[in-house]
Amino acid sequence: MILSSDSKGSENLGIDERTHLLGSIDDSEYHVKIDNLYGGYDVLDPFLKNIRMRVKRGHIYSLLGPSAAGKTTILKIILGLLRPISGKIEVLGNTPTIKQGERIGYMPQDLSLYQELTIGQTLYFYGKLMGMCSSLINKRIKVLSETLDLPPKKFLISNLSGGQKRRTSFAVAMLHEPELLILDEPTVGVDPILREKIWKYIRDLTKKGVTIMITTHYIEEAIDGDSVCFVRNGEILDEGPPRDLMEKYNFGTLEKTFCFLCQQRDNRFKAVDTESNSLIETTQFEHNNMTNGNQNNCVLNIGPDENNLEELKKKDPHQFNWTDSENIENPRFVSESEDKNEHHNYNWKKKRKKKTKFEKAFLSRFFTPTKIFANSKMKCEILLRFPLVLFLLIIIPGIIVWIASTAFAHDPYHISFYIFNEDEGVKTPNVTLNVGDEITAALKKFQTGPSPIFDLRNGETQYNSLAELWDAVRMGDLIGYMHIKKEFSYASIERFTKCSTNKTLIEKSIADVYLDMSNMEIIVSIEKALENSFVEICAKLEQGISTKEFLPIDLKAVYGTPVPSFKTFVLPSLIMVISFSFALFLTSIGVVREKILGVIERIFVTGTSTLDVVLGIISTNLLTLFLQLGILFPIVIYGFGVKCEGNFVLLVLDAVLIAITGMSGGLLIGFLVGHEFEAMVFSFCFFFLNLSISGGSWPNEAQPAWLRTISMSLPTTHSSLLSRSIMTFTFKIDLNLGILHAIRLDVALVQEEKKARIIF
Ligand SMILES: Nc1ncnc2c1ncn2[C@@H]1O[C@H](COP(=O)(O)OP(=O)(O)OP(=O)(O)O)[C@@H](O)[C@H]1O
Repeated sequence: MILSSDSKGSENLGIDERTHLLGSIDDSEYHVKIDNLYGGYDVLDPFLKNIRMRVKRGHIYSLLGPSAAGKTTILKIILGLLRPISGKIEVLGNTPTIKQGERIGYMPQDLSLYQELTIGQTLYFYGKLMGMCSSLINKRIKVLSETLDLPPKKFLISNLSGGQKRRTSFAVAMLHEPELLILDEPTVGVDPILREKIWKYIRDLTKKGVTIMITTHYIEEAIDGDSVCFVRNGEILDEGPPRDLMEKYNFGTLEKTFCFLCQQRDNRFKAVDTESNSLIETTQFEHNNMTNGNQNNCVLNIGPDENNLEELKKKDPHQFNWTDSENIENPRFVSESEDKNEHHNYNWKKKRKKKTKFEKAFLSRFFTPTKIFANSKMKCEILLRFPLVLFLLIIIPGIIVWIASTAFAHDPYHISFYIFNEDEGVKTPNVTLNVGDEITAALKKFQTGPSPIFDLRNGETQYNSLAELWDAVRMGDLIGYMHIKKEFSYASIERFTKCSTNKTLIEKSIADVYLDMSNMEIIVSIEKALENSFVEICAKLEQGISTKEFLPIDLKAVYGTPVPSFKTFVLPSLIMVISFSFALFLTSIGVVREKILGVIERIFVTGTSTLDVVLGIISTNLLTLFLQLGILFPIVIYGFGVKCEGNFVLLVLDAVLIAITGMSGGLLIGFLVGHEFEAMVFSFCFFFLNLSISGGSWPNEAQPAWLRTISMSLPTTHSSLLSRSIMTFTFKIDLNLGILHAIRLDVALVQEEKKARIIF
């Protein structure tokens, strides 16, 4: 049964009887008062024109009108979701803002429910947003489940029937026993039995002093309301008790009354078109009732023509300055309703939870911890609904980094290379030497990775001429080959021991290397290997040739290791790009989804601030991030030996900050786009942009100036540089002493050595 026990029979009560039950309701006591209101989505062309409305406390006020009449727009202004362009409005004694959300219940036209939550989780979430304590929420869930005949609370919203979903949405609006209940077409698409149940329930609520504003397409159901307001094309045609209106225009049904008012309105427009475009504020019209022959003189209050809005503003500027901050803070209507609520048998002031010290404090004006926690908990519950997705979400960054670490772990090896050695060597009583063979042997075993860099094909395939080798490189069988000439040993010894400058001799001491230069990274590795092998041979030969003479450069590491690895360059950056991109992707998709479901507006109506929602998103995403980092860092540091030489806490902080930046980007994308697909495309674009130009895969120094400017404006570029510095710097910074410590060291070094500087 829908009706609660004390509500039986209340649906049969008339307005006066209900008013009596409520106690002393003064006629001047209105929960909603609107005068001369202009509003809509276009500031220059307001859709709502000259709206005047009086909604009495404890009454049912029905807004009637065809589709796109402006009913929802009026409700949004009352809820504080939309600012009026001009005019006066007072809701529950105050200028409407979403901060009044705890006193207002709102059931949007769309269901606006998270499909992945259960009924219980949904009601608990909204209860927390409305400042209720857990025990009270549970009590109310029990009462509402019985009253509204809801399925068990563990049922998922997505598994409910259309009617059950609508009743759940209704329960959310009713959960905190609001003073003003705003229902936007609660009966649309609902079967007649459920429609009757909803009306019975709301009639019962008015007995407790709850004011109901309801919009509907079904004109005849509004006959049960206390007041009805006909809306069309953003204007109010007339308002009043339904039976009074029918009597006033002498029609037997509300439908006929509404049609008549619409006809009169259209006729007035025609008259304006043909006669003049002058301002018409009040139109007197005569209605000759054809059915009974009565003649009634009716006054239809019609607002100013929208074209004359500017003219009106000039005439009466005070009427249009509602957007001034002064007026927003001090509404023109003096609130009486607060005190008068005391007379009700439904005392909302006592029901309101007392504010904690924190809530009274300055910061609480911006955010409320319980609301942040509720938002975060709700998001975690949704994530837990998809365990596989959650699992993948946590381990995928780890897998990407693991694959990347494996791929970048070593320099290239097993490069197909051939040594065409024609060196005849030198044979003297003192020395027997073939430098060509020495080079071949050195290159064969030279390695910086798990295997020798060169896969020397000399043993497998025999190439008999330089022409054959040239063709082999062109056909892709070899990456390259080296030609060591006949007198290489002799020429080399002559050149280096006797410092000969003979041109022919120098030419003979040079080994020509032919390479497929299309693969730049491999070429760099080959060059490095050849260079190192030659240095090694020279040191070994003990022919009086020192390493320095052969290669007069000696590289020493200030930061990093003497043999640099690509993984130390790419992995820190990859971690930051992943942290940024995942946060961006998850946040943007989440926000767009909430927008599409319509839950964002519903959340705001509960008085939840934007900061509460944003901090809820950030805290949930940070939780996911920490789980991701918990897998990712051990893989990089322990699995692949990329040591963090600097302060690890700073490294984590860097990842957290870049993730928060990603979330901010995600919020921006989420608010700008209207579809999940768009959010996905934007997120992917950002991911690839960051991956390619943030200096992670190739140094920023290689970019042209214009691209470097773009790159330097990307947050991931700075984060990548910082993470690489932290991981390779031997300089350790104590987080507690922080920058002070760094400055002190810097000053000390500059003073003592006059040249060393540590720039952090
Ligand atoms: N977000 C929006 N941005 C711009 N215009 C809008 C927006 N929402 C509604 N409108 C326009 O405002 C006008 C009034 O719409 P509103 O939703 O108030 O009508 P309604 O009477 O509630 O209709 P329905 O009964 O079909 O829900 C329509 O012309 C609509 O196109």
